[in-house]
Amino acid sequence: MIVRTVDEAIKTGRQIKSETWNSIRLSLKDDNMGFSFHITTIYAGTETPIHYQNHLETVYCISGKGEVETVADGKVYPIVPGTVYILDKHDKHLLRASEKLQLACVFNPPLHGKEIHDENGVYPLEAEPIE
Ligand SMILES: CC(=O)NCC[C@H](N)C(=O)O
Repeated sequence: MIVRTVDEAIKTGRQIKSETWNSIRLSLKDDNMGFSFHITTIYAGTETPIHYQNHLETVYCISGKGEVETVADGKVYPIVPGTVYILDKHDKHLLRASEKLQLACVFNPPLHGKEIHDENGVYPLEAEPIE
């Protein structure tokens, strides 16, 4: 069994920071689970364009308030605690936080560790692991 805490993960370099979010990567590819599991904070007042062309992601809202828009059809879905959104079609989307959002995120295939979005909001299939 593998046991980790958020505090340990932050101290051991598992918190990856971007302009509009940070992600504490509690479980990664090298745990051999077939998915990765992260606690993500989206900063209040931000909009993040995302398009996971190489990954599927499920996102559960623990706290905060925001919305997600699917770019293809312009539909906007509110995000409040208890909401899950499931990107089963590699949907290009815009994630907005009106209040700081705390999210639990699962990726398939699992992230290696240091992925951040490229200019199109994509994560590559290969990336540096966290040592
Ligand atoms: C919800 C989302 O995809 N936010 C961006 C960060 C991502 N969750 C990650 O953990 O790398």
